[in-house]
Amino acid sequence: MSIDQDAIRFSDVGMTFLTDHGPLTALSGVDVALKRHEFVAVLGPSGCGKSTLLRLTSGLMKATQGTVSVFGHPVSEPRDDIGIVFQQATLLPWANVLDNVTFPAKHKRGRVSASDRDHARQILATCGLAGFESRLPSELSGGMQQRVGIARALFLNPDILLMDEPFSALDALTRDAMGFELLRIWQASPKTVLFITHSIPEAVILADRVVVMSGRPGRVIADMEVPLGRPRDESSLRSPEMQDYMAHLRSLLIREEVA
Ligand SMILES: Nc1ncnc2c1ncn2[C@@H]1O[C@H](COP(=O)(O)OP(=O)(O)OP(=O)(O)O)[C@@H](O)[C@H]1O
Repeated sequence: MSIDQDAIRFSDVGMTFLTDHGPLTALSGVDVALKRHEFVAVLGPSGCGKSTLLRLTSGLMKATQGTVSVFGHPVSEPRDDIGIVFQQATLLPWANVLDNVTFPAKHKRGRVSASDRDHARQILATCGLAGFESRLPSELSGGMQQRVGIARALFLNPDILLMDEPFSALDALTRDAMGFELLRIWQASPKTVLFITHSIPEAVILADRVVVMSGRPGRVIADMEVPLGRPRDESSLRSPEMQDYMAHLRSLLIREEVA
């Protein structure tokens, strides 16, 4: 795998669903590429096809037009080198934290080894969950459950992390803390991240680039580098340059929401 190779490439991607009310085109002519280890946030009005873009990348569904490639190969099925985090952690309610995190091993190999459990304990510690291995999901806060979901996505050490509004169900303080935690994990173990969000500050503080989509059918209307160095903290967004940058994103989104 060459360091210059795109990790994810959408080439003229379109997606039309056949619904009871006729065809519904969710995406049209999407062209965008993510370099290896790049963190890209996607913003866009509700229903513009952001989650669809993520599902196409995961191999859970196939584009009706164009190609989605991962490391140079068209995606045709789910891959072990892609981890996914959804808005809700979708944990197995009857399984404890450790068993939830090792679930990908069970699913893939039919068994969980002692080294799988050690590996899961290490990831849980990285995610701030050391000591909670034997708890059930119902015994955890929403933020902790979401961390378990992230730990599970990291368990197979994926090259690519797909995140669909992963922190949107959390309170504001937990959400900010989780964002910085994610940056710490990403810096310690670099991955290509495709991060969907409705929050401009969240997109800007986390990502290298922000992609803005139009209203349905979703197209890319802006693809902008975030003019901020790293590391970042809460004060990073206060400069006039960043205020202007975010105001520009806001105006693009408002235009699309009312269109
Ligand atoms: N399996 C499906 N069958 C039919 N229509 C679908 C399907 N999945 C998504 N859609 C439609 O495609 C459009 C895009 O949906 P998608 O969930 O990708 O949007 P989104 O940008 O993620 O929305 P939100 O920001 O509200 O989560 C919507 O109109 C949705 O109703």
